[in-house]
Amino acid sequence: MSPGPAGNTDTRARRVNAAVKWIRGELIGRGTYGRVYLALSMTTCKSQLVAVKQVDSPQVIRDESDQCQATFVHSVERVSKLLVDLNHRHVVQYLGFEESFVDYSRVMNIFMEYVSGSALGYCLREKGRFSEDVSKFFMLQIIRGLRYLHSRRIIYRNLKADSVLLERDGSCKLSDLEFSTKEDKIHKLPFTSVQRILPWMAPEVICHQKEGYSVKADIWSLGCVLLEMLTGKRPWYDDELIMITIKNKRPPIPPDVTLSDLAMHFQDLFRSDDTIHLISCSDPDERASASHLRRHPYLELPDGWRFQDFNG
Ligand SMILES: Nc1ncnc2c1ncn2[C@@H]1O[C@H](COP(=O)(O)OP(=O)(O)OP(=O)(O)O)[C@@H](O)[C@H]1O
Repeated sequence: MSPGPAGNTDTRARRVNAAVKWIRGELIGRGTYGRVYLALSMTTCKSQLVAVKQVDSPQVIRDESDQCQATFVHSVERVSKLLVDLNHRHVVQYLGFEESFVDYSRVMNIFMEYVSGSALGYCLREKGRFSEDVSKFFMLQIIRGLRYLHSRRIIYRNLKADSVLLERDGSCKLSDLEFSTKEDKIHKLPFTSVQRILPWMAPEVICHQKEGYSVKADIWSLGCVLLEMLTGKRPWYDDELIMITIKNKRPPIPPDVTLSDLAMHFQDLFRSDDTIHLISCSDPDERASASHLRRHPYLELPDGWRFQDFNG
């Protein structure tokens, strides 16, 4: 690995699976598949704070959880080259991948740019729903990150408020990209990950995995994230996960939340006449693209607006 500063444009300098000198620091987060640590990475000329996701890589498959873990590691290996080549200010910079042994167990280390704030999902749980302007501010950045991935024909497949990391100044980065795939190489997601992201998944991903799906699947999840920000609740807030799999329609708005006309228009949540198809249209071909949504008047912020806090 050759970390280099975030935003370094020489992507060829970052090598996958190269030997890395680094010191592990405090645990900063836990996900379904691994633990995330702050770390100091040292190259010959400088040291740099990075985040390292450590994922156990089982050598023997004893049960379903080992199976899922092994599938995840396999999927990371498959996309590692794709991820280190990404370079965008709204996408977490992947710096390298390396295997090591911790207490005789094989571990996959995923080196990333360190993002100093919290996950958007965490902020929602802590502060409650965001104001419309704050939601638009985050939405715009998420769309820019998505537009970059989609321009490279990469489907993110993991967009939810918990996967968006915030810097302290409010700038957002898409993270947890290990399930991404090229549009033409769709692989089935491991079962545990499907369960975890089911409420954000587009109907065509839930129902038609074999027939394939496109970057438009992320647009559906984008609509779900906007809904999360505006309502403070996960999509399908009232439903058991199993119920979601049989619904081929858009998630409901909680009765105690009123959205502005433009927000409803943007989400196309209440339309039944099928004249506008923006985010949550169940036909992916008719769903808007990230570039199209970027120009929607709903996302315009008042002149001089600046991010100060989550309700401002
Ligand atoms: N690059 C990073 N910089 C700073 N903190 C990070 C970084 N990546 C992850 N974290 C922290 O670690 C936590 C766990 O991240 P991880 O990507 O493993 O899982 P997740 O997205 O929260 O959950 P899941 O894997 O279940 O989808 C995040 O919520 C965040 O707090």
